[in-house]
Amino acid sequence: MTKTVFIDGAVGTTGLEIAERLSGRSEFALVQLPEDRRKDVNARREAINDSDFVILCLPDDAATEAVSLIDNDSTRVIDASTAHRVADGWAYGFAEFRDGQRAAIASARFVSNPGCYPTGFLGLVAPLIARGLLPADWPYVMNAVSGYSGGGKALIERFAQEPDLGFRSYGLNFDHKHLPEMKAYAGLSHDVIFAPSVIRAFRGMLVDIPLHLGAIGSVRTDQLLEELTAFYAGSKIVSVQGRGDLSELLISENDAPTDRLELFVCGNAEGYHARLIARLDNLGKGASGAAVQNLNIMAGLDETAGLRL
Ligand SMILES: NC(=O)C1=CN([C@@H]2O[C@H](COP(=O)(O)OP(=O)(O)OC[C@H]3O[C@@H](n4cnc5c(N)ncnc54)[C@H](OP(=O)(O)O)[C@@H]3O)[C@@H](O)[C@H]2O)C=CC1
Ligand SMILES: CC(=O)N[C@@H](CCC(=O)OP(=O)(O)O)C(=O)O
Repeated sequence: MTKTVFIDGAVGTTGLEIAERLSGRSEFALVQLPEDRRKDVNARREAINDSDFVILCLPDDAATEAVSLIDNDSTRVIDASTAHRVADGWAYGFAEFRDGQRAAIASARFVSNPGCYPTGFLGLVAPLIARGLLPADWPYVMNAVSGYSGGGKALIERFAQEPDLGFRSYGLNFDHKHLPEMKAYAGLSHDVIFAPSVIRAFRGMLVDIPLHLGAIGSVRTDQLLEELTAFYAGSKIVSVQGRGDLSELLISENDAPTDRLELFVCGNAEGYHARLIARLDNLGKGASGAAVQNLNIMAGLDETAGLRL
C-alpha cells in the first residue's frame, strides 16, 4: 500500500534532494504544501499528522517544533537535523555502523539521521573500536573538507557572493555540533579534536583520521583493512579499500550526486602510521541518501531503492 510522506523543509537543500530520490516511487506519495503555507504552523501540523512518514529537513529549532506538533501515535519521523541524534527514544539512522542497528531503525518510530562528518568518522572507527582493534580512550583527531552545500542555503549563498572564497577552516571553538554523536556512538572517552573545512565544490567530502598506530600498540594497517573489509562485506552502499596504487583522493567542483560511502585505509610501508579516510557526498549518504535509506528500512522495502549507487 502507498505510504504518504511529508518533507518538512521541502524546498531546502536536503529536502529537494530527498524529493528527487522519491520521485517515481510508487510506494510513496508526497504530501506537499503550497509555497505560501510551507512555514505556516497549522498547515505543517495538519500535514505532519496526516502522513505516515515525516522527514524533517529543517534547522534544529524548527525540527524540535515539528516533533511537538505530532498529536497522534502513528506518524513516523526521520529527522535530518542535529536536534535528536543523541536523544532518548530516537534510533540513530546509520544502518551499517554496528550490528543490530538496521533492525533498530526498522522498528523505530523516531529515527535521527547521522551528521555528514560523523557518517565518515563512525563508519571508519566504530567497528574497529567495537572489535578491540582501536582503543575507546584514544584522543582521536579528524580533519575534513566538505562541499559548501553542507552549510545549506546560507553557505551556498555565501560562496556565490564571495567568488574569491576558496577554502574555509572553521570549528575553531572546539564546539562543533557533531562532537556529541561521534563520542556517543563510538563509545569514546574523549571528544574528537575536529578540524572541519569547506572548499569551493558544491558537494562531496573527505573525512581523514590520522593515527599513530605505533603509539597505540601492535595493531597495523593491514589488520584494520582486513577487519573493515570483512565488516562491510556485501554492502551495496559502503565499500572498503586499501591504499593500493592510490596517490590522491579528489573532489571535483561539480561531482555528480552519490549515496555511496567509500572507506580507505592508508598506511606507511611498515603499517604503523595510518590515515583512515572516508569519501562521501554530504547531500547523499551524509543527508538525503541516508534519509531515503532509512525510509526504505522503516517501510520494510529494499534499503537501496531510489539511491544513487
Ligand atoms: N546540507 C547538508 O549537507 C546537510 C544538512 N543536514 C541538516 O538537514 C537540515 C536541513 O539542512 P539544509 O537542507 O542544508 O538547510 P537549508 O537551509 O538548505 O534548508 C532548510 C529549509 O528549512 C526551511 N525552514 C526553516 N525554518 C522553517 C520552519 N519553521 N518551517 C518550515 N520550514 C522552515 C527553510 O526555509 P527558507 O527556504 O525560507 O529559508 C529552508 O527551505 C539541517 O538541520 C541540516 O543541519 C544534515 C546533513 C547534511
Ligand atoms: C560545511 C558545513 O557547514 N557543514 C555543516 C554540517 C552539515 C551537516 O551534516 O549538518 P548536520 O549536522 O545537520 O548533519 C557544519 O559543519 O555545521
